[in-house]
Amino acid sequence: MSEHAFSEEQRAGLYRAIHERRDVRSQFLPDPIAPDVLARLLRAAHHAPSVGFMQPWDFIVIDSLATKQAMKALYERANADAAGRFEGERAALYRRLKLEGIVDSPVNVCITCDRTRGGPHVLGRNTMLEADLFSTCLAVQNLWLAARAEGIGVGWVSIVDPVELAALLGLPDHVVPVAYLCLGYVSEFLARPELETAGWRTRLPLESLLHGNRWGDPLDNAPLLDAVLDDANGKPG
Ligand SMILES: Cc1cc2c(cc1C)N(C[C@H](O)[C@H](O)[C@H](O)COP(=O)(O)O)c1[nH]c(=O)[nH]c(=O)c1N2
Repeated sequence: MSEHAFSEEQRAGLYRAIHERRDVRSQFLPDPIAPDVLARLLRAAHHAPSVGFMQPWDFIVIDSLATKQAMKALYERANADAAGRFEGERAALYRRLKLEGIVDSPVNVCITCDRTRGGPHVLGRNTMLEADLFSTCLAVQNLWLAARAEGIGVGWVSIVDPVELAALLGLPDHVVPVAYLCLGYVSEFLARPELETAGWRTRLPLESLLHGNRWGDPLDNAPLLDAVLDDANGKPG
């Protein structure tokens, strides 16, 4: 064990946040989130890594019922369209899923990406132009994990037309809405993803996602991976 490792208890806390984080839509309580708690979540998000230290994110904090209702209307339109893309049993199951908690949650936060921040040449973004969007997603994940540790649920709503969302929030052209998040205390954190419980999709076995050296290489060509698999055996996910 490295001298730089966290204590066993601290590591357990970190892994607990990772494994017990949930996308929350159905369990929100109306209890408000105190400003100092929300500030901790936003600070966690702001400490995400970013390409060229670009920090391309902004955080739009929404607690106006009128704005939430307008977002919910955008969601409903996009969701009706999405539902029409499935057929038969799958379409019926899709329509039973609850896929947002926009109005039920006390606070919504839209995390955006300013694609011009830091000027036209961002260190590390010459070849992978989406690296600023990836960075913004890491801010989302930091917030999501910190929220779990605080006992706060987060639900990501991507079922919305981004152009309509940008107009609703008054975003300038160079600012992209990456994540529309619903935040609030919850009645419970479910043990498994709601989509899994509903029979939509199950977690893939980690073994099925591991490759040795090149895509499709047999794993016995990769002793390190063999050992990883031995360790993963019998553990969930
Ligand atoms: C980019 C992105 C976008 C969305 C999501 C996630 C991510 C990463 N998820 C949540 C998603 O369904 C959920 O993460 C998975 O089902 C796994 O469940 P847990 O997050 O582990 O509870 C999500 N959920 C939902 O109900 N409505 C939505 O619009 C979206 N959109």
